[in-house]
Formats: sequence, structure tokens, C-alpha cells
Amino acid sequence: MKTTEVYILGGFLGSGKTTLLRNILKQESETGRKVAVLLNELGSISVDSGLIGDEVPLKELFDGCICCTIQDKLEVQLHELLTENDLDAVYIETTGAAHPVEVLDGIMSPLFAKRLEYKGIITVVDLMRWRDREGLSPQLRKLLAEQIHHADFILLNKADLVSEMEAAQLIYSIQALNKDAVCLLTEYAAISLTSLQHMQRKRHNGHKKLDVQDHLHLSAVVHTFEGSVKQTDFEDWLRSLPETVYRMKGYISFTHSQYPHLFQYSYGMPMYMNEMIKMPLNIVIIGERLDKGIMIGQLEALEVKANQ
Ligand SMILES: Nc1nc2c(ncn2[C@@H]2O[C@H](COP(=O)(O)OP(=O)(O)OP(=O)(O)O)[C@@H](O)[C@H]2O)c(=O)[nH]1
Repeated sequence: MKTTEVYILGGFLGSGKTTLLRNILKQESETGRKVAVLLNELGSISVDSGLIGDEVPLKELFDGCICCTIQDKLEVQLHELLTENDLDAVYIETTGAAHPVEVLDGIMSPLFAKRLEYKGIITVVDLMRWRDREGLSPQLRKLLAEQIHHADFILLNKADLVSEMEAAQLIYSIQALNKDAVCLLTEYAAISLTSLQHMQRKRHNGHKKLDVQDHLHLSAVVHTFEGSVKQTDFEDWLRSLPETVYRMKGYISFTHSQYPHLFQYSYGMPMYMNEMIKMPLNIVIIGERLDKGIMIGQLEALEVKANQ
């Protein structure tokens, strides 16, 4: 099955996300890959869509930001893009107000997550705004810090507007929030596509060999159950999870019921809803530094136990 690469472009309002997107799309069109863009604008008029070439399939999500009102819409739009087009990559430009965990949650549907190859989060930072961050409200400062913390690749953009000395101090303060992301100083978000495609977190903990998924700070693990599990065992497993598992969702079949349950988990709380039809038993787990092998092994063990 062909998978589609997914890149999330985040960063504060006006930091240079659209400039970056135009840059990337220009390079993608030169390589001949088939790509699509999902735009999420605050408000109901899109200014940015005019800036992107006609040949790129484009979906826009209006009225609200990904992190709150339209998560479901995002899922639908992405599904449509994937089914209508045979895509190599999808770029998702989020509003500056979006939290990375919510965006990842919004795109990793249990119904098609296996067709996606989540490549990571690219955060564009406006260096001048970051320099003057003390003037922002505490909430905005926190959001900026979260966008930096969860990024896999950070563009320290608008380098032309700060002095070299300032840039050095700003890089230092950004790396203090995220030691692993690749940081690049840019003007007009000028970076090469290849550097993004090879986006990998720097390994700072020595020689441990990690697979590609493990390089990502925030990641999504997708598992397909073959059959049912016991609800009590499953809930014991949930209680054993670290706090860095932020979200889970999917369909799960319990030994005591005929149809699967829609399962959602956030902030340590599970929620179930009865489904009236058979659904593919996929579950998506979103968190920081997830060990894919261990998680899948634990879920498989639950199934084995239920069959004993
Ligand atoms: N001086 C300078 N201006 C830049 C740079 N990068 C982008 N800009 C300008 O900054 C403005 C905002 O850039 P956009 O790419 O639209 O930013 P955005 O993050 O998409 O903005 P929103 O969609 O409003 O969140 C535009 O006028 C860009 O031309 C840069 O490196 N230096």
C-alpha cells in the first residue's frame, strides 16, 4: 500500500508559514511529486490560497482553528484528499493558534492512519517576535514555547531583521526549549526540500540505535488488533502508561460484546461509545517519545491473554 508523507507546518501568525509553503511547493513541482495542501485559516476568507499554484490540490478549512472546532472536518478533508488523489505528500499549514498535539490528533484517523507516513512538525519562528516575547500575554508565550518544544525542525526565520549577536542569543534560548530539533536560521523561509525530507531529530543521547519513528519527539503509533481483548486488561494497560501518552483513539473489540467500541483517551481518561457495525480494529496512540515496539508488543500480549 502506498503511503503519503504528512508534514505539519506550524508557527505563530505572520512567522512565515505561507512563505515556507510556497518555497516547498515550488521545489516539489520541480521534482514532479504529487502533493496537496491543507490550509487552516482563522476566519472565513482565505488570503493564502491565491498564492499557491493551480495545479496543487487544495482544501481549506474555514471557521475556526484545527485545535478546537474543526478537528473532524480536518479528518474528512484529509480523507477526501487521499482518496481522490494518488499523493506523495500532504502539507498541512496550521493557524498560528494551533497546538501541535491537537493537530496530530486531528489528522491521525483510525480509519486511514496506516496510509499516512507522519514525517513531523516544522515550526517557523519569527525571530523578532521571539526576541520581543516578553510583551506577549502569558498564554501566547506558552503556545509559542509549546510549538517550539514539539517541533522536529525549527526555522529561525526573519534572520534579516535581527543582528548576528541577537540571532545567536535567540538560537540559544530556542534550543533550551528543544535540544533535539534541527534548527536553521533562515530568511524568507529559504530551505531545501531535501533537508526537510531527511528531517530527523539530532541524537543527543549517545549511541542508542533508534528507528525513524523514535527520532520524532511527538509521534503516532498505529496498531491493528486481530481480535478482542478483555476490558479489564486493557484498562490495566491504560493505567500503566506514562503521562507522555497524550491521546488515543480507535476501535476496540472487547471479549464481552459483539460489536467494537469507539475508544477515545485523553488526559488519562478513557471514553467508550458503542458501535453498531463492524469497524476496522485500528488504534492510534499519540505521545512523546513513544516506543513503538514496546507498545505494540503490549497490545498483542493483551490479545493473546484474551484467547487463553
Ligand atoms: N523581512 C522578512 N520578512 C519575511 C520573512 N519571511 C516572511 N516574511 C514576510 O512576513 C510576512 C508574513 O509571512 P507569511 O509567510 O504570510 O506568514 P504566515 O506565518 O503564513 O502568516 P499567517 O498566515 O498570517 O499566520 C509576509 O509579508 C512575508 O513576506 C523574512 O525572513 N524576512
